[in-house]
Amino acid sequence: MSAQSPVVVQRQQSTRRTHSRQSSTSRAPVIVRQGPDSGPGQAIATRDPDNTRLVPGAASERSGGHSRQHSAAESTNGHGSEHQSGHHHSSSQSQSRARKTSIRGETGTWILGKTIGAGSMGKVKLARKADGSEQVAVKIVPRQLIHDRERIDPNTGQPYPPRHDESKEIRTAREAAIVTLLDHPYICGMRDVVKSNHHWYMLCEFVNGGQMLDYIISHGRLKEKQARKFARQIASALDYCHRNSIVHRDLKIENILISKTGDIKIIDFGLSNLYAPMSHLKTFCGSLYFAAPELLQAKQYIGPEVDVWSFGIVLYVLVCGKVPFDDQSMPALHAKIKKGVVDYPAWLSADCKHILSRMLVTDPKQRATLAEILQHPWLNKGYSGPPDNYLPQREPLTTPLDPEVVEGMTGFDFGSAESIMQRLTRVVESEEYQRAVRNSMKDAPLMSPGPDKKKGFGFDFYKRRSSTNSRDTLTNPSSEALGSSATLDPFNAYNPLLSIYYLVREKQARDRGQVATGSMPPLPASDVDKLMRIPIPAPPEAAHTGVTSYELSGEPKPSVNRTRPRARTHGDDEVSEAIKKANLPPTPSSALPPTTPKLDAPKKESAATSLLRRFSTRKHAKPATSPSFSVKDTLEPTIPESHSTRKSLSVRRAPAAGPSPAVQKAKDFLTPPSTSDGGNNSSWSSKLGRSTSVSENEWRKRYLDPILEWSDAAFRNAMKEGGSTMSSRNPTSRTKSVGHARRDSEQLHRRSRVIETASVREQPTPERGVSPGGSEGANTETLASDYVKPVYLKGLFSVATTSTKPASAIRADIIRVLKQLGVQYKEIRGGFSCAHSPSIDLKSVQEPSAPEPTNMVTPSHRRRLSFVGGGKSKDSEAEPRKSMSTRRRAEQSYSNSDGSSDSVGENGPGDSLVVQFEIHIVKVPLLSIHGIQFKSVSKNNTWQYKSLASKILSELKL
Ligand SMILES: Nc1ncnc2c1ncn2[C@@H]1O[C@H](COP(=O)(O)OP(=O)(O)OP(=O)(O)O)[C@@H](O)[C@H]1O
Repeated sequence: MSAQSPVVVQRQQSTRRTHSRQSSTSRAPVIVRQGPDSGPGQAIATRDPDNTRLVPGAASERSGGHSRQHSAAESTNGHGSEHQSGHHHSSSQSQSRARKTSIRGETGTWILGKTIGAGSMGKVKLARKADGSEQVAVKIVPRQLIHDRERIDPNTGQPYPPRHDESKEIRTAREAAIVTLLDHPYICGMRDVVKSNHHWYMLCEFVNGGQMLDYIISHGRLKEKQARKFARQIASALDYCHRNSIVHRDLKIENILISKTGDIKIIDFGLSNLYAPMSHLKTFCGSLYFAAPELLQAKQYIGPEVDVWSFGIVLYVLVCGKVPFDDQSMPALHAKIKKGVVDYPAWLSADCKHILSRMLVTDPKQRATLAEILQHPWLNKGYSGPPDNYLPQREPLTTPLDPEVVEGMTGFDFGSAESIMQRLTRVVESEEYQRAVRNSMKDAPLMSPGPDKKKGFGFDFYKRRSSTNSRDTLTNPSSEALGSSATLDPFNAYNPLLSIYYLVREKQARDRGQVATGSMPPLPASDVDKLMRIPIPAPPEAAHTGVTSYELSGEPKPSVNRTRPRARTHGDDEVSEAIKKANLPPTPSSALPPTTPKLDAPKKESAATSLLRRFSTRKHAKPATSPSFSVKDTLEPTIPESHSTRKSLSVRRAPAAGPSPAVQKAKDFLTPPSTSDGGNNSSWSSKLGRSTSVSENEWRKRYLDPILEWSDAAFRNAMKEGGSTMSSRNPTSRTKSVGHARRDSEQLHRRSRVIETASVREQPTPERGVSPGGSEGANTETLASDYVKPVYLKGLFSVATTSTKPASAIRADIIRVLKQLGVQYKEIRGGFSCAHSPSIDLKSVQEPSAPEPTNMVTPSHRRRLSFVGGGKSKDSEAEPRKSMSTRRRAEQSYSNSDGSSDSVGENGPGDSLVVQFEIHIVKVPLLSIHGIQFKSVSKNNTWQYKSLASKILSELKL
């Protein structure tokens, strides 16, 4: 990455609290370097600087198994390090909370800067190389310790010491390993990976143009021409991934960033996996809004087809400014997705409707393949052909295979290099592969490789495999294109082993400077080897029986020999099925994870947090016996599934104390082990958050479990039974808005911090004070701060929405953020009434005509995102003329000081994108802390509401 001038970071998200979530089982290449955080009780200030010294080669030595990797993790001679500033901390918790100022990897020392984002895995910070030559985004993933005090070591009679959350480790490692191999202009590249005792640091290409989501929320839909540009880039990136046997599985608008050049960059491969065309994946993960219907029905899938559906949702959002399936009720949303009835606004061109209608097909067999999409007239309008997938030229593999490349594949847990070599050789020499090669060559035109193409066989295999591949016809359904041996392409997704072989080989060539790299500078050659060489643990069952058995998350088995994580999914099954074609043997038993990583000192907590924790004791995850999934895996080692609970924010209703079974059911439903997403109307309707990415266990909890069939009535009954005051029986209460936005990612961790408050009587709070930033609301400034409601009902609070700040300060913060985000607001008793509309065509609005509340404060500016080429140019396509729609009239009262509008046109009559909601500042009884609550007023636009509320909450940094 080239050096960049300082970038104005538009947002920072609150990351003061440790993120935590339970993720799931998977095996993936585990990362390169580890840094020696000071151990428990070590004072950072006195830490020997040698502790942070890099010791080249250590990572590459960790090839014997996962346990060795962890041993190395405890070593003080790791490869990476994190430097901490601040005061002496006597506990690891304090240390992990201490501000890290720099990290050191083999790519150099990186000075950490401001936080630029946060997700369920952790926060993302800006970092600059010490010599100022480069700037990167660093995804910092805390390494969560699991304290399982119920597991007693029979030898000592004591509970086992805490261990790192293996599944999260593996998911992080997988993301790093996969992304490190990828080289595509529209996929955010990985620069380096450093692992310390407490954190992973993934140094990524810094994408500084903002998030696509922000743009859509702020400005509304795009012109089709602009959307086409992005769609082509998404299609290109997906094509590249799919042809490399990689399925993203979490494609959503939030995971698309805009680069400074106005191109997209896809991020977050945390849920990606390898797939094989003849096999099925079973893990159900991703974000509900963007999830294919077959995922909701727990059907198996090959892989690419779920990305195509998500792509369709993304494209719909781009051209419509909203999601196609939205509802305040989760069951209703669930049903809408499965039904798949899409409303296509009148302003969409016929071609655009058609491409969307081919992607948003509920039957995956009938859904368009990516090949069809790539050739669709809409996608190619104004272009000479389908988008390039940037796949390097590849020739058929022949034996003998390159041992150096094979050595580099060991990190993917395909087994030892020897084993990989044997299996790959078997595949390459198989009649099936040879036939596929012959078929491919038969169809390929003889031509000379271009100057930038690697010389191969004299055939342009690249072209042969390009998006215009004649075999990938428009009529090929996914099942044919991907599930039939007759259509297997020896170069594209033929087998994950082959794909990884190609990718590693290409990566090594890039690192040697033999091939032009994409956007990222190469990792040191040694890194690639190391990255690829660290094996992932295999399930013991696979090692011994050839049968891979994974259970869903649930009760830990009281077995001292349990070395793999409590799998949340049966992901290994997936790829074990997926790569059966390669005839691979089971994973060796040597690749097993450790059971007893270093014990961290107890965490220190603030008084409030401590109280939160005390209040929360009954909110632990309910034990559950997890079903296990078994598949025969006699041929292949497995590539694990990653599973994670991924959600940003949610607002929760308050269950009551003393629950009957029904009430407890509701509570469990509202407080699942790692999510607060409800499955009923009530909870879902008040949920906040960006599109939530979840893994299988989450899917089951949220979308597949019978409990999700609970109706609103059942929920209400449960609440009534529990004596909650939160019901419509008390119209003065804010029962409908009671919910507390919280980061999804933090839910598991914070579940233990949930407050269940006793009913208290409502009383005004004698808060006083005018926030420094509240001048514009001076006439009403006392309203929010003077009337701070205590929580008068049994409530659930998370630290994500609570703060020790005085109400006046919270009020000032809210005003600041609302202005910053261009949200129109007025102060009401105890909070704010807000309205937000995409800034569509504001210039054309002459005079406000719609009546607005007199004290509505107009934001002084709209935040503008860097969006090169974004919409101001004249689109050659005919956009519908603007009419005075309902929404438009509503928008006329919105002003925009800079008058800018990068977006286009408006939506059709009656298709309002205005989001109305309230924010309330509440006082948490018994504690001297305040919280904020969101309440959706609009009945529609749930997705926009969640996204906006999520944004506000993150900006508030409570
Ligand atoms: N390379 C990058 N450049 C700039 N900002 C980034 C980059 N990567 C991530 N971000 C910011 O950080 C946020 C979180 O990143 P990311 O989605 O990778 O985290 P996550 O924990 O995997 O999120 P999720 O909750 O979706 O799992 C992004 O939404 C984005 O705003």
